[in-house]
Amino acid sequence: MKVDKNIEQGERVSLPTKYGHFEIIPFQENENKLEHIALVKGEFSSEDVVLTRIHSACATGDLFGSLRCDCGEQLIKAMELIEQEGKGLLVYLQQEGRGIGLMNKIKAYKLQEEGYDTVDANLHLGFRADERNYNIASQILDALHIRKVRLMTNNPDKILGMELAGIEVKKRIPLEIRQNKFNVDYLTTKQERMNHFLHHLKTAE
Ligand SMILES: Nc1nc2c(ncn2[C@@H]2O[C@H](COP(=O)(O)OP(=O)(O)OP(=O)(O)O)[C@@H](O)[C@H]2O)c(=O)[nH]1
Ligand SMILES: [Zn+2]
Repeated sequence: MKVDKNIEQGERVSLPTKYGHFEIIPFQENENKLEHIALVKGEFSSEDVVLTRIHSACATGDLFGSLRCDCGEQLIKAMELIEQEGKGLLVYLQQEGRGIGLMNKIKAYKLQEEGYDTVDANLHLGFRADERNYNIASQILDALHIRKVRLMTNNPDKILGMELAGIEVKKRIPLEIRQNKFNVDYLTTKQERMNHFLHHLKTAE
């Protein structure tokens, strides 16, 4: 089904998971053929303020349980919260490495092993700290008749990005994950340089 000139919507089928019972709907961008995923629970009307997670792909964290970042645990937590509420949406966007792709993210990791932080590594590679925008996310929400959300995120720029893309973010729902020794520097940089709301983060004195 063509839902927008830029994006095509696939079939909707049931997807029982370890974290709850959802439906999955694939979307594909027409121009670059990138595939994104909507995990849906319940039916929405345009007046609903839908519990929503916009999740950027992270192969290392989401697939392999990497402890270098908080992505994998955030993904599971978001699914659990949607299941608890009985209604909600998770959009899984092909925005690996904050939009720079896996090759470049791993280059950025290499630079981090040489002492750069996550922001400077991106800059050193010739990218902005964050190359994402949320236009495709907004088109997917449009297709699902969602205009207002309670957004599960710690990232102020994601809220701004969603609003710029035409979605009303009525509320932020924190999605903080316990730190570990491998991700504490990464989380600290997100807090200090990208202004993420990470109130439970304890940095070494
Ligand atoms: N460029 C780059 N991307 C990274 C790095 N670590 C994780 N990522 C990517 O960052 C994206 C997740 O962004 P984050 O900044 O961790 O979190 P966020 O999505 O902005 O914010 P939340 O909504 O709170 O999760 C995923 O696409 C990861 O692949 C890194 O060191 N460098
Ligand atoms: Zn990650």
